[in-house]
Amino acid sequence: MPLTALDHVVGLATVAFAIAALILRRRASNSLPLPPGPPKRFIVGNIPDMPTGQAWLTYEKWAKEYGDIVHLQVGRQDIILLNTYEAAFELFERRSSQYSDRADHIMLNDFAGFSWSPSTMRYGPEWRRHRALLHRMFHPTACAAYVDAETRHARALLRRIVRTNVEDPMVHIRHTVGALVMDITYGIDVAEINDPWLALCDNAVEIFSRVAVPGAFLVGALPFLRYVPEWMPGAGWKRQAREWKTVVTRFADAPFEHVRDAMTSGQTYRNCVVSSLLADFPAPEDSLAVRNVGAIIYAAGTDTTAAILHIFLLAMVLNPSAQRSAQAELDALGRLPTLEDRTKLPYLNALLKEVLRWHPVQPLNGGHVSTEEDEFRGYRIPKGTSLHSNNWAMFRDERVYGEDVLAFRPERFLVPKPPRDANAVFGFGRRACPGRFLADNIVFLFASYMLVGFDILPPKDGSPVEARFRSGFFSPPEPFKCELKPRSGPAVQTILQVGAEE
Ligand code: HEM
Repeated sequence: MPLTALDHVVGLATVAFAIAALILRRRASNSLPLPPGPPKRFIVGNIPDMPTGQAWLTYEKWAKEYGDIVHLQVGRQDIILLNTYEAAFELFERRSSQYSDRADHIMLNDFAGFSWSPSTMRYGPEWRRHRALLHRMFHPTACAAYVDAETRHARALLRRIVRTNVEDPMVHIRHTVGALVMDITYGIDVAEINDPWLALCDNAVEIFSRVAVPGAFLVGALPFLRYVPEWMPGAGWKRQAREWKTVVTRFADAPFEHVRDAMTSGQTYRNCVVSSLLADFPAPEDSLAVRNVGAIIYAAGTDTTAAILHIFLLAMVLNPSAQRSAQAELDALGRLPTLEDRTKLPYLNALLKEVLRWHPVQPLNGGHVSTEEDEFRGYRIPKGTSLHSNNWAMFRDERVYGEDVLAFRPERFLVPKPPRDANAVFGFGRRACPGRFLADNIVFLFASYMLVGFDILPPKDGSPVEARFRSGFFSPPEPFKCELKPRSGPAVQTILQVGAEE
């Protein structure tokens, strides 16, 4: 139907109104106060208040003291913590065009060699190009392509556990997630022990976790230090960064070149994320983005996914009745589950939601930086503020989850009107984790296979298992011992068959 003159007038009036509202919001915001927060000291602001260990407890305390939105000032940097889902959703999702930038990570990008990483790239066309490639390979339907590999590796995990009977199965879980990611991304099979690919990749990921910790390097707060010559006393960080950069660059280049060279020289290669993207985007100017996407899958996807499985394992040791309920549901299937079975497994689904909520693997999400001055709930948000969703406080909100927020209780998600799930752990808006559907499938398959195959028990030596978590950029459990005891009956037969067939 053609547009009438009235439609045009209404359309123009709506646009004019929206622009006027935006201008007014900005004008008004200049005179507004900053959000509340702990008192600031001269020049240093809140630097002395910033927590080191178990930082999430301090952030939660501030949330209780100052409310949904807390302002901190670290040197000259404005930081805002968003303590409720509603606040994070409003800014990161509804106003995502203003809240999708990242901070200038001087140490990470300019010195340690991570400038290729889409996760730390500034908001703009280059980031968008990478993001489109990630979306193409990891949207929910595209993830179906990886299910065979996931199933194969989940079986391999059971075999490894049965064979070695270790006290800390995380060593196998971490290895298997790494092997799966190398398989999906590069079509590379890794060795059972001492694999050089995994050694290189894990080395780079370790460097990332050391450098990404906010405040770990002074040059982040005092950018002029970047000009200090390497030979000067106190500039050891620069020499160290040069070594790190060599490792990080090799990590991004070597597996990518392995696939590209096999393709161009006519050798056989396995279909994988990198080969598909190179085939679909053969132009030389695209291959750098393909290389970067390959590297970020390992860097962003391996430790995170393994950490969720680590939290799952801990929750199972500490909550035997939840474990038994999930096992009973799986046993009723009479075989190892597939992703299609998920609709038949409501308890297991609730249990995995509770794993994400009980201890968020990133208690405080990495920052979204605002690109314009803004107003929110009567407060001013300066341009360049680094905003973080406070997952820990969100997932412990008694108004949402009830009084027993500290308990691990999957049943909270099984009532007719369940509370919101904890998917906020994958972030919000345009920067939300593009690998979340892949991670979700891996966690479901690995966790359900372990539940079918084993009783997950406290360690045989009777030493206590406590819920203690590491501080830092990520927060996996502190290492703990447990026993994975093969279950009797058909489940054990399944494991033995798995062992026999591969
Ligand atoms: C359970 C495992 C995972 C968790 C908890 C997780 C969590 C996150 C979070 C919190 C962010 C930042 C979101 C934000 O800024 O709002 C993120 C970003 C990202 N994740 Fe994941 N992630 C996981 C697995 C993966 C996997 C398997 C991949 C690989 C396909 C991946 C790739 C990325 C990338 C590339 C980004 C950067 C996005 C951007 O800045 O545009 N992640 N992830």
